Amino acid sequence: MADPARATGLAFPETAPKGHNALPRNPGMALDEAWVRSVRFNHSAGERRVATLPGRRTVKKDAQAAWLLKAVTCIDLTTLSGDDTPERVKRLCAKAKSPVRHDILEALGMAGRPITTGAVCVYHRFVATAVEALAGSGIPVAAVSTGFPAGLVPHDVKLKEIEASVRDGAAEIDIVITREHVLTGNWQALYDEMRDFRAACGEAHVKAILATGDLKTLRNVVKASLVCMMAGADFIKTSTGKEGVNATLLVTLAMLRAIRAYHEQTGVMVGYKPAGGISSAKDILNYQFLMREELGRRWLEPDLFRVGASSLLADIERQLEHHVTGRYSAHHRHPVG
Ligand SMILES: O=C[C@H](O)COP(=O)(O)O
Repeated sequence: MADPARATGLAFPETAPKGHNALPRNPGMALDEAWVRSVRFNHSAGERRVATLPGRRTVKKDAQAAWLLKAVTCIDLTTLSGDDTPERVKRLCAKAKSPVRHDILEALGMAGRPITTGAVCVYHRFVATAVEALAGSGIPVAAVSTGFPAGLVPHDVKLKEIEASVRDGAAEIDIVITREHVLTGNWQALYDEMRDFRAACGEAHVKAILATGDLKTLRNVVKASLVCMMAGADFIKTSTGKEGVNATLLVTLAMLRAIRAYHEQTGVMVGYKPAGGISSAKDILNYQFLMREELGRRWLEPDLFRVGASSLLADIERQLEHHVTGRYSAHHRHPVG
């Protein structure tokens, strides 16, 4: 089987992850309301752009296996359920450390490479459990915070929650914004809130969850993306996974255009995390292609691209198994968590 790296030009890690995102933080900038108010998003052109993507961009065989393996390294392996337990979180962490079976990696010429997921993502209650279970692996723990998923607890409680997760060892904090600020066009309030969240995170990298399914228009999505980046978000993330509509390719296009505009203006690279409902290998390939086309190859690395998903890994492993053995196995043979 061809070397996946050579087949695609994708880079794979030689050494274990470092336990934290080594990319320089986004320092943010002053709120530029004129810029925010001036943004537009052409909905129908955007729809046309993403509609043609699946047909235009397919990769086959070795190249597809390489792209899927790359996707594994970008997964924030997630459990965010009311019935989560320490045992479930420990199982998830074991899967994060060894996301693809050894025989599959061997057949792909990747045995011995430290292939892990990008992070494990849990509620605050399970941060310490995950940190302990992942000790020595270098895999960061991400905590969802600020009254996830609705974000309607008092502001000072949100800041305390972030601080508690950082104290327990979370290296990444996924905050939720107050949707009301976007729906009422109160950009100063959104900026101030995000600034406070970033400060409470200390050294932990902060991902801003916009809950795009709640924001009514794609123009609002672009505006909220810009304001969060101006306030220092290191990543912008689509969804909690709990809104009526979660990640889509169209909303991704809108957010990637905002990341591109912010990069052109400031030189700062902000990461992107689609989340919610991404469960098939075919889906994630489309997100990767859109990332590459809109932002370039550099944005395919786990320090700039994560996908928040609870069941995607099982399908990727199934597709990789099919690639190396020619057979599909049942989903239940690839349990996650
Ligand atoms: O941030 C991650 C999402 O909550 C995961 O959503 P999912 O369970 O639909 O994959």
